[in-house]
Amino acid sequence: MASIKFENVSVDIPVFNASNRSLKNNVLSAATGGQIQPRDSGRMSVRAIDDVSFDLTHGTRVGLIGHNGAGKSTMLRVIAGIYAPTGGRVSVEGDVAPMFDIGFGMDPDATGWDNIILRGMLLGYSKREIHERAKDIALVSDLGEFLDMPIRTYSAGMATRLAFAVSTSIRPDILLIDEGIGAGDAAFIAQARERMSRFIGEAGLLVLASHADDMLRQWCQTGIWMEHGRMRMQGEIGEVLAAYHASLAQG
Ligand SMILES: Nc1ncnc2c1ncn2[C@@H]1O[C@H](COP(=O)(O)OP(=O)(O)OP(=O)(O)O)[C@@H](O)[C@H]1O
Repeated sequence: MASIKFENVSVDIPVFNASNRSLKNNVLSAATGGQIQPRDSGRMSVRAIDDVSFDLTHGTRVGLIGHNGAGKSTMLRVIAGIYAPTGGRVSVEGDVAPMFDIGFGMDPDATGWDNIILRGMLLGYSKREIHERAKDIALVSDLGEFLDMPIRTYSAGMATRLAFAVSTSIRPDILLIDEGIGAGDAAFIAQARERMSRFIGEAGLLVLASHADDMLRQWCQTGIWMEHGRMRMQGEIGEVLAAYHASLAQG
C-alpha cells in the first residue's frame, strides 16, 4: 500500500553566491518564492518548505497548488528522495516514479538504447527486466534509428520522448508529476496524455504540481495549497482552487 507522510517537514536550501545588498527587508511580502533568510557569516538560505505536515494514503490523487516558488517542486523532490528534509520526518511507502528531472539518469554520450537500460535501472528495474521491456519502450518513444545515436544529438523534445517512454513503462505505487509533460509536438503530447491517463489510473497515489486548473480538476480529488513554503489549505480540489483564486483576486 502506498503512503506518504510529512511530519513538520522543513527544507532550507543554502545559497552561496547571493548578493546581500539586493535583498530588501520586506522580501517576505513578495508574491513569489520561498522565505529568504540570512544565515551565519553572511550567507543566505531559502526556506522552500516550512513546517509542513500531511498524511496521504493509497488511492489519493492530490494536486499541489500555489504561486511560483511556493515549494511545490521542492515537495516532489523530497518525496522522490532527491532532497533530504532539514527538519521533521518524511516516510514514503511504495515505489516512486518521478516524472520530472527528465535528464536524471541519462548519459548524453550513450545511445538511446543504452539510456533506456540506464534510466530503467535507476527507476528500479533489474537488468533482465529492462532488457525484456526495451523493445516496447523503443516503440513508444517512436525514435526509430535515432535510438542507435548518442542522445546528445537529440533535440529536447526527442530526449523527453525517450525519458517519458521509460518512466511510464513501470507500474509505480506513487507517481509524481511536475506541471506539463515537457517539450513535444502535438501528436506526441496527445499520445503522452493518453498514456499518462492510463499510467495515473494504475498508480496507488498521485501527486501533481501544476498551475493548470483543468489538469488539476481532471486528475485530482484533493488539493494542497502552498504559500511561501507553508501549507495554507488542504481539502477537496474545487474548494482549494476556489480559495486560492479568491486570494489572488484580493491581491
Ligand atoms: N536549487 C535551489 N537553490 C536555491 N533556491 C532554490 C533551489 N530550488 C528551489 N529553490 C527555492 O525554493 C523555493 C521553492 O521553489 P520550488 O521550485 O519548490 O517552487 P514551485 O512552487 O515549484 O514554483 P513554480 O511554480 O515556479 O515551479 C523558491 O523560493 C526557490 O527560489
